[in-house]
Amino acid sequence: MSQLKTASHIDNIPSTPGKFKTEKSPYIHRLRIHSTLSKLTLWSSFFLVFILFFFLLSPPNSSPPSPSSPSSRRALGDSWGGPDWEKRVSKSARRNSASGFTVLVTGAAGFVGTHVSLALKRRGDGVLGLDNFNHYYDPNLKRARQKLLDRAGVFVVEGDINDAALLHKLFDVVPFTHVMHLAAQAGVRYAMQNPSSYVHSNIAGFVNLLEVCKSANPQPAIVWASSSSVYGINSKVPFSEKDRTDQPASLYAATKKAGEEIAHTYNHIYGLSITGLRFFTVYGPWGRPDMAYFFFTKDILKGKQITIFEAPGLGTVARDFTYIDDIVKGCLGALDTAKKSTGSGGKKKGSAQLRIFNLGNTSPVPVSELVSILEKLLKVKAKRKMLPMPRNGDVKFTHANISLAHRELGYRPTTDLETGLRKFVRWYLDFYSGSKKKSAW
Ligand SMILES: O=C(O)[C@H]1O[C@H](OP(=O)(O)OP(=O)(O)OC[C@H]2O[C@@H](n3ccc(=O)[nH]c3=O)[C@H](O)[C@@H]2O)[C@H](O)[C@@H](O)[C@H]1O
Repeated sequence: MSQLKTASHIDNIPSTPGKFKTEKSPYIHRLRIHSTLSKLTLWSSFFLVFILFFFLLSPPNSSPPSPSSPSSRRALGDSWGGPDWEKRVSKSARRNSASGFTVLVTGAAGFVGTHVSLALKRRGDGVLGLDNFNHYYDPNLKRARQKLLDRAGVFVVEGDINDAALLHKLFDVVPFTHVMHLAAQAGVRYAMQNPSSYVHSNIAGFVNLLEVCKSANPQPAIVWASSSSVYGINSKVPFSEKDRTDQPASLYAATKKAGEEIAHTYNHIYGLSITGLRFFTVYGPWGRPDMAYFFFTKDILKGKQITIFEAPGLGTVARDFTYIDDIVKGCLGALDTAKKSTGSGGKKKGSAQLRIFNLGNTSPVPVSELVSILEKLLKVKAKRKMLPMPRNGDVKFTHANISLAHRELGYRPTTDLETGLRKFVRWYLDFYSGSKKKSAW
């Protein structure tokens, strides 16, 4: 009812055009035509000015920038691309002799990455670094390592292993013979705070890298960093590559174990030659500030209390601490003995090499003894607090059987913990002695 009423009310409004028909003279008709034309012109002009106004205000290309051009990538915040950048990439990757390698080192501004890159460059291989310079620990230390690499002629490209466009570009510019993949989210205990960073770097990033390597022509041979943590709560000592690795104690360990399985897949399907190295608690100059030997040094010097973990029943917690120079020798041994990948154009042409090695020191040392060595070297008594080992990813001990690495890679560690820590302490005191450096720390 009310709807009908409303409709009749509207019908009575007299000004609605076309409702009332009047007699029209030709003059009036011409006048009307004229006035309609004027209105039309006026509105068209308004419309054109309106369009012109918006055209002038809008940017030349309002579609999302394509990540393939250097300028648009720079607009997106990326710092790579362009002729100068490509020249730096090529120069850094140039090898000294025809028999030398051309190696892409991921995580080059990291602890192991820096040492391996320097060693490769020193012997005449072409080396290009890649690092995302994340803030997991003091980025100033990573920048200092980058300066060191720069002085040695190693250019570190700033970018992430998850950036497929960047990786493809690097392989377009340089036909890498080898990839030394050391970029990872490290740290056993931090996995409880930031689990997704482990999935992002150690799984998604690794897969992304392998995808690019698989389609590269020629395919590179890959050597990458797994971890002693894959042995998890394994109680059989020393840890052999044949032992079970299906009981990880941390998400970090689980992602490294996943990496080993992923490596198998890419070897099996695409013929990529892949070697995994299980590092055992690597320490030394330019080390990682998140590791116990490093922050114990810092805290002992500051007079701060340090916490030493004990296993259940007052048991000793021990690590097979391995000095960085020994690890570097193992990495170079793995690169030197790596066979070529067998695929091309993303297709496997024959079976390819797949290896896994322990790189440890074969002499576990209790953490309390590590602290005693540091006290002696620093000439400062530590304020020790013993605490039961929290259930946050730690394992009670690690101990490497290295006979396989010895046989296949010629790996033979030669640095005992005291000798290695002496070198670390010397570097530490020197690096953090300047007042500027101290404030950055
Ligand atoms: O081999 C690896 O694959 C891993 O090695 C390293 O892990 P971890 O062996 O756990 O080294 P790290 O943290 O230095 O603790 C050393 C010892 O100090 C004990 N520890 C630690 C902290 C503390 O406050 N107190 C303490 O007693 C602690 O219980 C432990 O016994 C790398 O960080 C990791 O990224 C991975 O590479």
